Amino acid sequence: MSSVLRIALQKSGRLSEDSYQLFKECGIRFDYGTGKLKSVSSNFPAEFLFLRDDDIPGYVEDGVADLGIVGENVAVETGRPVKTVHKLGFSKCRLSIAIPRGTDWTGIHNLDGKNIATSYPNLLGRYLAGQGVRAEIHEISGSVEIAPSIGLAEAVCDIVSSGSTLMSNGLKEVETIFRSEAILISRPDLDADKQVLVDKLLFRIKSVQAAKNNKYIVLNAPNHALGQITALLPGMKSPTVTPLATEGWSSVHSVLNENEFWENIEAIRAAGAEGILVIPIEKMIY
Ligand SMILES: Nc1ncnc2c1ncn2[C@@H]1O[C@H](COP(=O)(O)OP(=O)(O)OP(=O)(O)O)[C@@H](O)[C@H]1O
Ligand SMILES: O=P(O)(O)OC[C@H]1O[C@H](OP(=O)(O)OP(=O)(O)O)[C@H](O)[C@@H]1O
Ligand SMILES: [Mg+2]
Repeated sequence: MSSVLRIALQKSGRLSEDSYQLFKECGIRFDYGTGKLKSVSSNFPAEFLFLRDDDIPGYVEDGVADLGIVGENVAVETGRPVKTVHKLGFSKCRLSIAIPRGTDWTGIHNLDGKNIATSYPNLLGRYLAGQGVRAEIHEISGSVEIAPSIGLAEAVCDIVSSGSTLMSNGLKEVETIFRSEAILISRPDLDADKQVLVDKLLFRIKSVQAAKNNKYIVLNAPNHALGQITALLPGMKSPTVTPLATEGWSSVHSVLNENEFWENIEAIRAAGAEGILVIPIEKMIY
């Protein structure tokens, strides 16, 4: 029987939409939603399982699923011996300690002898031990930010992104203990056939990510400035330069990394480039 990859995704939550979108951009089609808990792809040898995110590392470790997408925070908290295959760049957040806004804070030792509510007892426990802080960890599975206002704990340790949940619960962030993003995990003992499929999937994911991180750029350049402008636009191998119908001018096509974009674009304009077009790239294959 030919191999089929079993991939565990969060059914509904902060990871779900971006996970589904990633597979869509990789050209892998499957149905989801409307209470579906399992779905077979119509055009890739993969079967998808829709689960609670906390259960995904365990399913991957046990071999029920070959791959899964979870937050690094959950992968580390559960401590399951799964392999991180690739960082996915979405669901970025941090795990932070927060205390009521009016409370003084001079440092982590303010937590000595205090109660801290969290859904991440292992990550927090390790962090406090590393800092030599002795505090009581009170594990709760959700709505952690409510704990101080109902007298359950003096501090919390929970996921923060925009900070608005902390703000609306009268809390202030005082210490970040972990930074997280979505990751693709796999069982460590994949057989050779499945590894081929994982490599195929990974190739597609990297092409999608590279395309997102780069822009296609087209501009007109005076020939006397070509050397300076092309040096700022190395592209995937080198830029394409073709003459314009107007004497003394050329068209330059290249690819530019998103991170260098604004800095380079100013230098390119200063060198005399005109009519600059910046175009999104759908896929980028090295
Ligand atoms: N506000 C946020 N912004 C960005 N990423 C987040 C945010 N909150 C959580 N995450 C990331 O997304 C993951 C899933 O978060 P979510 O809140 O959906 O989990 P959950 O409520 O435990 O879901 P489930 O019902 O599947 O157990 C977290 O483990 C974290 O990595
Ligand atoms: O800093 P913010 O942008 O406010 O995000 C942080 C909040 O987001 C997550 O909860 P979510 O909204 O996913 O609800 P849940 O905990 O009930 O899953 C997390 O547990 C925090 O409570
Ligand atoms: Mg969960």
